[in-house]
Amino acid sequence: MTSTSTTPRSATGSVALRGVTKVYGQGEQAVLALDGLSLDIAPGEFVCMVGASGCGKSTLLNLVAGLDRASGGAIELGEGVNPGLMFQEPALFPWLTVEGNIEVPLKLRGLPRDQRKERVAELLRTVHLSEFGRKRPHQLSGGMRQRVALARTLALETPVLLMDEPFGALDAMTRDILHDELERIWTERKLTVLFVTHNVREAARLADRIVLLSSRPGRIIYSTEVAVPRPRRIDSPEVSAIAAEVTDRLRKEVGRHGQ
Ligand SMILES: Nc1ncnc2c1ncn2[C@@H]1O[C@H](COP(=O)(O)OP(=O)(O)OP(=O)(O)O)[C@@H](O)[C@H]1O
Repeated sequence: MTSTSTTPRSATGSVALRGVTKVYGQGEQAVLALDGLSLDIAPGEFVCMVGASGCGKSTLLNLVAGLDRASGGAIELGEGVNPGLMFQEPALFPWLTVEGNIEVPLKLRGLPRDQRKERVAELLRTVHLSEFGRKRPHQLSGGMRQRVALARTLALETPVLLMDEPFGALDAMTRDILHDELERIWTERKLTVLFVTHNVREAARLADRIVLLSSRPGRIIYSTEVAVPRPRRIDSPEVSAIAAEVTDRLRKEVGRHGQ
């Protein structure tokens, strides 16, 4: 088995996966989670990844984020790029204010105090939370907490955003609003986004391209460009038609594995 490299050779903002394999455990206990997965994401592209439960979506994001090492293949990011990662749970520090939470990555990056204050104020404006900087996470709604998590990720100044079901725990209305916000921020900042979701409609609402992973071991079995003009509505006939097509493929894949 070859060892993996995260090679800084690609253009800033691009993500290239070359035959990425992940095996958990050893011997009879070994679980092949990803099997030679290849995917090229262009700078500024929004890719949504869908697949049955346990197909390896989170595993893949963890590998791209550098939180775990692949068992084989290569992951190529632009020089010096450390992707930002967002989860379903906002994972905020409960003892810090909203401002304090957003400031953490700026402190870690060694920004002086006055610059940090300016950046925090700008990020609060970006996620429309300027009035809430002094609040603590428990004083906010679920949607607001995810906005804080997004601002904290943006504070990393990274061109690549990895999102693991970030809106999965929110009600439909809040999710809808956050789709608009994320789309605006993605456009303004020219980000590259790899977004994992179980929600096929959400994928069709947001993505330039949807990729479908097979049931374990994860491999890309289907990919479709979403040529619906933006801004989109999640309940529009065009978005619904794409969602229906992807759901159909997903059903066949899940059915094939008797899940
Ligand atoms: N640390 C681990 N040790 C052993 N097996 C693991 C480990 N982490 C994940 N797996 C297995 O690898 C496979 C892929 O898991 P992963 O969490 O990446 O899937 P997923 O597609 O994100 O699932 P879900 O959609 O349910 O969140 C699963 O079969 C899981 O049980």
